[in-house]
Amino acid sequence: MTPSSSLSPGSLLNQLRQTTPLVHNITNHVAMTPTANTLLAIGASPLMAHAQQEIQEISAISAALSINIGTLSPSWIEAMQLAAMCAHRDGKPWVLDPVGIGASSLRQYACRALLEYRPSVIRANASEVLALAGEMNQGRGVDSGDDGEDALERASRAAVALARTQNCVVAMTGRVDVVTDGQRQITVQGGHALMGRVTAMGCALSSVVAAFLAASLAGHDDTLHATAAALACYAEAGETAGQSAQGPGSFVPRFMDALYTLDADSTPLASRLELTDVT
Ligand SMILES: Nc1ncnc2c1ncn2[C@@H]1O[C@H](COP(=O)(O)OP(=O)(O)OP(=O)(O)O)[C@@H](O)[C@H]1O
Ligand SMILES: Cc1ncsc1CCO
Ligand SMILES: [Mg+2]
Repeated sequence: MTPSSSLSPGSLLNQLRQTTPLVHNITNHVAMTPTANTLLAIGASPLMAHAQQEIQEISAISAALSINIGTLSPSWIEAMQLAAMCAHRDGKPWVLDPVGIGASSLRQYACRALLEYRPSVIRANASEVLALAGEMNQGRGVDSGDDGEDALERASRAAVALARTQNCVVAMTGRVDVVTDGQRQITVQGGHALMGRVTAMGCALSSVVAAFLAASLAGHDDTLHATAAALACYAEAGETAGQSAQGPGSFVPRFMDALYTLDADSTPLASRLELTDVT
């Protein structure tokens, strides 16, 4: 892909760092601190807030919203709906992370309610995409499962179908990431297997996607490319961290440093991306 365009991952990353978008997160108990740290490392500004009484005020000052259903409670579902309603009403980008949607009917109920407010992006692993697209995937928890070629092909088709039905971008992550708006598809190469051995990497990524969406609104708005840019940065930092990490423990600090030091101008992020039309 052409690295010089204003939609290239490098220029979107520069834009993010120049604008330090405030991202409102309603995320799970596991992911809160890693998500805030990841947003800070890449150059965005995190805010975690889930009390219904403050959602409208927080929404008014935020540039984007990230909602993650990882550790639900009924009062959180109400807060999530209110936040999604505000974002939808105010035309602000928001990302839905349907953690473990196949695992319980409460998660399915919450996602159905939230989809009414039209997320800009659904960021999920293959298992969650299959469940959301209506292809069964019960029995899996929050992890993604089979990542063989056949499974990837089937999940990619489900991602395209989901993007079309929900009229949004779907970012399906795993060994290979696939980003689609139902018409176009961008595959993202890179990352490292250790990313699957650290909890909340995907949760934090969903919020990084929200930050890129906010940054892209400051320039040329294209949800597909902004989402792919977020994933390219993650893939790059993951690969760098994985080169010297000995395991999940040493991977995390290396990953944070790699995000922080990622040079938007000299790193060939765009070469990780392949754009095709969906047939
Ligand atoms: N085997 C792998 N090889 C390369 N990158 C990977 C691999 N597994 C995961 N990743 C990367 O890790 C990041 C998180 O994706 P993943 O699909 O694991 O999210 P997730 O299952 O939602 O995680 P969680 O729910 O634990 O936060 C993505 O950037 C993805 O590309
Ligand atoms: C492990 C786990 N359980 C609920 S949310 C979460 C973080 C990864 O999605
Ligand atoms: Mg997840």
